[in-house]
Amino acid sequence: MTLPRKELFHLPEGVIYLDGNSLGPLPRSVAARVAGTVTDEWGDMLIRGWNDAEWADQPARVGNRIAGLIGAPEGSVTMGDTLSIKVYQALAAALAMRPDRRVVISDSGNFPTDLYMAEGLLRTLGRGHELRVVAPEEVDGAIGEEVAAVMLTEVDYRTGRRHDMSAITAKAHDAGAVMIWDLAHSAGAVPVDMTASNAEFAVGCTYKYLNGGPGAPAFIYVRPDLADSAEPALQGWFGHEAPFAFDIDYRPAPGVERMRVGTPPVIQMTALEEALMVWDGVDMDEVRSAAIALMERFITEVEARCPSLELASPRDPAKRGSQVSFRFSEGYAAMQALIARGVIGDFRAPDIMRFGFTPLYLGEDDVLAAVDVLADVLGNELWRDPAYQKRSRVT
Ligand SMILES: Cc1ncc(COP(=O)(O)O)c(C=O)c1O
Ligand SMILES: Nc1c(O)cccc1C(=O)C[C@H](N)C(=O)O
Repeated sequence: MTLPRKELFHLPEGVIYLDGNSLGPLPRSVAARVAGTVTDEWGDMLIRGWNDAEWADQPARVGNRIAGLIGAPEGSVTMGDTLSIKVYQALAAALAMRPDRRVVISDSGNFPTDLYMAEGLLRTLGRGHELRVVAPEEVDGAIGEEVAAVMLTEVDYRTGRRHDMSAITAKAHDAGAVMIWDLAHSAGAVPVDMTASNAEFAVGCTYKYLNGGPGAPAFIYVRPDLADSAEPALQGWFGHEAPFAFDIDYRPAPGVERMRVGTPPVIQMTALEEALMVWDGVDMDEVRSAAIALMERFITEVEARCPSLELASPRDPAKRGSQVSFRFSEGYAAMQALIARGVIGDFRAPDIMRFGFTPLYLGEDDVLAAVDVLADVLGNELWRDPAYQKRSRVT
């Protein structure tokens, strides 16, 4: 039994943290490791840190750790930039693989930035591409012979609904399309097997279930048989075969490293590298079954004690990621009332109260204590306090 690992995390006294699906908490060892990088490496090594502290190899090294968590082989994942950029790169490379096709399929459950990036890319290409955004349940029927790429987020950020990765990838491939998965809400949350899925590309962020901290670098996976031919649209020097040859001609690096763009964020990457230590020896299947047990308990208790909430997530845990969402018309104020009492979840417009379940640091006691507070907030209509109506800039 490897779970839970609560002692590895800094969790403020009196807080029950149910928002690790948006920003993971701080693993305790990160602060000292980052401080060491700042003073011993940046401070003392100065420019020599690129070689002596191996900063230049960090994206590949950290990529290998992520690969282990998403069922991908060594050397198939690299790190850097934000997820929005990685979405752009994956889609651009996918479209270059299908030059005669013009349609991209995505769904309305996708996170908006993925759709925005796709729209911008298609406009820039100026070759008449069309982004077709269908309802999540209509994706299967929308994949036809005209489709160049299918680009989906496996787990819906609002409802937690989970696509069938293997089935949709197989459908895309039957139609001759390239498959791109956004694993933002999957990596570290559910078992993922990139190799078995056979998808060409995957991307994801590391500040949610992987606890890399706000602004942590994103990852990109390219299927190994394609990594030497995928065409990077953002031809940055760190994706060059020989960045320090300073050639004026661009030659992509071999393998997935060509998907790097510019200078890696060393301090943030170090925070992530250290944060990934909490996964040492952890079995994702064990994490998954513990998360399901917590979610099932939460749903049962909430439905029994909070009749004004309506389950927005799939009831079948197999069709859900690691979060549970409930609809409530006053969900924003109710969430503020919860947060004021130390139970931190979040709210997504128009009426979704989201709760993330991460068994590395959450147990059944936390779930039951959180439901006590939720029942109090709803049963006694504590959310009516005007202080809870004021909207923050970031929710
Ligand atoms: C599916 C998905 N894609 C992209 C993003 C954000 O991308 P970025 O890291 O570029 O802000 C998020 C969450 O922030 C997300 O949930
Ligand atoms: N990336 C975020 C940010 O910079 C600020 C606030 C929230 C986020 C998030 O990650 C939101 C998240 N993707 C979501 O599922 O809503």
